[in-house]
Amino acid sequence: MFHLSIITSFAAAHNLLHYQGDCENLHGHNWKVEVTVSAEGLDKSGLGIDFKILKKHTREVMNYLDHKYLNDLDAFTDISPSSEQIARFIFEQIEKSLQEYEVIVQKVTVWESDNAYAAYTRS
Ligand SMILES: Nc1nc2c(c(=O)[nH]1)N=C([C@H](O)[C@H](O)COP(=O)(O)OP(=O)(O)OP(=O)(O)O)CN2
Ligand SMILES: [Zn+2]
Repeated sequence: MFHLSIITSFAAAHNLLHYQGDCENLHGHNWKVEVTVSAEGLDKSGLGIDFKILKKHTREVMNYLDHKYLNDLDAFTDISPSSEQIARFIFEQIEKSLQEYEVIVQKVTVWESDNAYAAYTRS
């Protein structure tokens, strides 16, 4: 089994819902995002999936999030836009967009700072 990862980032504002403390107020982060997929086999070029394809599909999700107030997005209607929820959203979007490829999305990790991150996997 091969595991392939790409790392990207987006900047956005949010506030946590049902949270008592600083983070209930509007503030922002530069979130770092790592997407990991697995591939059982390789194509004739020796690739599990071209990083360019993985980056392109991830970029589309980043464009949806970048420089937005996350609480206003349809993806987070009535959902507190925590790093956990963001990781799950990115995972599900990329999983949908990579359906035609022979890879499985394994994990999406979202860092809201250098020392705090949340990750989402299917199990
Ligand atoms: N499990 C989670 N916990 C928290 C999340 C989250 O997404 N998942 N998010 C927040 C807030 O967004 C907040 O912005 C966190 O920022 P942070 O810099 O970590 O908070 P502090 O400045 O208070 O960090 P300290 O290291 O404690 O000074 C909160 N929790
Ligand atoms: Zn925050």
